[in-house]
Amino acid sequence: MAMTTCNLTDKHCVPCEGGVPPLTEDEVAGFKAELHDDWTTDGVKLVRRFEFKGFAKPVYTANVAAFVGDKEGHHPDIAFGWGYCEVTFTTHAIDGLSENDFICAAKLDQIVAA
Ligand SMILES: C[C@H](O)[C@H](O)[C@H]1CNC2=NC(N)=NC(=O)C2=N1
Repeated sequence: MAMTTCNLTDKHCVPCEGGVPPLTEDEVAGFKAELHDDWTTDGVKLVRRFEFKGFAKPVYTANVAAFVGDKEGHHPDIAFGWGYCEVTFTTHAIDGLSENDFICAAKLDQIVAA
């Protein structure tokens, strides 16, 4: 039976009330490899800065990030302005990164790239 790899975009976030350890550096590296190269992480936050001409696309991107977070119940911090939109995912309940952060980032990549 062929092993199917379950991509992050096929997954959904699970409610996180804390009580689980943050992802290790190796786990972070593994998940990060599934994301667009522009994502950066300090081990606690996962950040992607989108840069565009004008203001319309930053607003659109902020709304898409907000929609993904609301649908998944796992919410980003978003900063945007003329020429940019910066999206940050972190799991506040554990003060670190969880798979939820990478699921949301992958879903955002999928929509914005479309
Ligand atoms: C129960 C539910 O999962 C929590 O309240 C959620 C809500 N959204 C969240 N969003 C983020 N980024 N981190 C959290 O820890 C978090 N917790």
